[in-house]
Amino acid sequence: MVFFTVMGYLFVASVSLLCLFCVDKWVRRWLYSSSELILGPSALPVIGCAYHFFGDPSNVLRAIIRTIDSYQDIVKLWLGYRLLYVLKKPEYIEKVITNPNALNKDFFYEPLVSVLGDGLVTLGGAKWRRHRKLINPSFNQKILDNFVELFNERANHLVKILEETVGERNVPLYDIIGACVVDLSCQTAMGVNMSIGNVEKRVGEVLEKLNELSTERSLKLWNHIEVIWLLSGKKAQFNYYIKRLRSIVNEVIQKKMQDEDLKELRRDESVIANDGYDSKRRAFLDILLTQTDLNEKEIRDEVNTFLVAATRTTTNTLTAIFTVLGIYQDVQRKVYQEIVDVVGVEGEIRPEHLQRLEYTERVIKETLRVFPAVGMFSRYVAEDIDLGNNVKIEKGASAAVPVVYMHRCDKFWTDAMKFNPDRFLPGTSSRHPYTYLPFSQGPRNCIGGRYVTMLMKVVVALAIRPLKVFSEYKSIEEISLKLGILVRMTDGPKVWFQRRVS
Ligand code: HEM
Repeated sequence: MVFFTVMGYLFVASVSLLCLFCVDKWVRRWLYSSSELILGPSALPVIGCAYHFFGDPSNVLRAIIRTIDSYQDIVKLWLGYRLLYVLKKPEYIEKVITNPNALNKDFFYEPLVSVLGDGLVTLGGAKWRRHRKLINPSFNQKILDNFVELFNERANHLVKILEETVGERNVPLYDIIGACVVDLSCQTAMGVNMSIGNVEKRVGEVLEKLNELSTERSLKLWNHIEVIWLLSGKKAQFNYYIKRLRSIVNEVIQKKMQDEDLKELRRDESVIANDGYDSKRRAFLDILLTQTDLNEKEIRDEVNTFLVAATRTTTNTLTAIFTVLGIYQDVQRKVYQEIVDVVGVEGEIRPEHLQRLEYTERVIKETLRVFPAVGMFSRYVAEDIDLGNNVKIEKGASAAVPVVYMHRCDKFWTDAMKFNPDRFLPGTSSRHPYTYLPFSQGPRNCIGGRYVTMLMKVVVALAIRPLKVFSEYKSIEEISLKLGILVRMTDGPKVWFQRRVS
């Protein structure tokens, strides 16, 4: 009896799926017919090409790169009923990500919305434009220069922790740097001192878990089925960590609301009415909380977004920088020499030093090339986009930029897997600017790009002056990467520190 009931349900489910499939084929027939002109891996009904990318996250990344590599400038992927074009030609990438009809994010960002809320990363349309315009001034150079003192203070704190690891192998750098970066982001972008209550550790743990669970959901197709996600217990875990993240965000906002400077700013109507830059507006959170036209949820979602967007990306990149310095001792020697030449053997790093740390900046750029924290991003195409050469992306499709592929492709970079900071010497390359996209490009580029480059320079300079870093890896080719919401090393960083003897 039970057998016949189950078979009955299965039959009804299969027929419903088939009907949905046929209706979709008819309703979006223009998408199906025009996409036939572009090549891509074979797609099965219902699941599309997803079966090419099953496995653990490091295999998935390898499979994606292999697949993309075997096609020409644009690759068609059917993911379930969704159509995604992967762009490999920098000219195509430029046309799409600067196009006003491709400014909104696509289905890949759905799991992210539950983590970030409706903040700058996930918002689209007029709302995104309004928030971006509002937040942009808080990342101007004058404000960033004011942060350098705090960068020094917190980086010195990090150096002390790293000094305590001397003698240990396999230092847990992701955790140590992660805590320092959360602390720094709260103090600078948010203008809140959160070092009490262990916030850094709590945020680190929560973000790690959310990243793991979001990756599980995005990459394993069966987890998209709500009932499977629920029964596996993962949905409950996901909701638990989201709740914890929300409570940390509330703590940050509460703490900020007690800030006397902020209370003064909120009382001062002239400052609120003034659109221009005011020196009292130190942090982006000051601006958000003095805006009368943002409601409580909008503010909470932006704080959430910044806490997530600013921290894991920076942690992964700084960890990668220390790892490459550990592998390439000659590069580390040059970084050390530059710091001593520009800043001296001791003393703080000031804003004017930062511009002169040119080699260190090239090392950061080259690290972001081989280890881009954001391995891929994508957009929803709201109107047809003509890419030239008879190639068109139809409205309703998505377009993805495979950053990690572009950055490691021999077609664009001589000896792509060789770590060579001098590729970024001015005037040495004629490559298309859209082959290098660690912070994306165009109107939806990373708002924190300049901020984080300054921060990373201070951290690297202050750590490399008293300490030498070493790595078990012999080359970057040995380091396997895994794909999640962000890209990170599968088992790295395998580094340790020694005190520098002058
Ligand atoms: C090394 C560190 C970082 C990297 C590699 C990075 C990379 C990126 C990339 C590639 C995007 C575009 C994502 C997309 O289109 O989906 C982005 C967007 C964004 N990033 Fe970053 N980011 C970093 C640090 C930061 C920091 C420190 C902040 C804040 C202080 C930040 C805030 C944002 C925001 C708000 C957006 C969305 C911008 C918009 O759509 O208007 N990021 N980032």
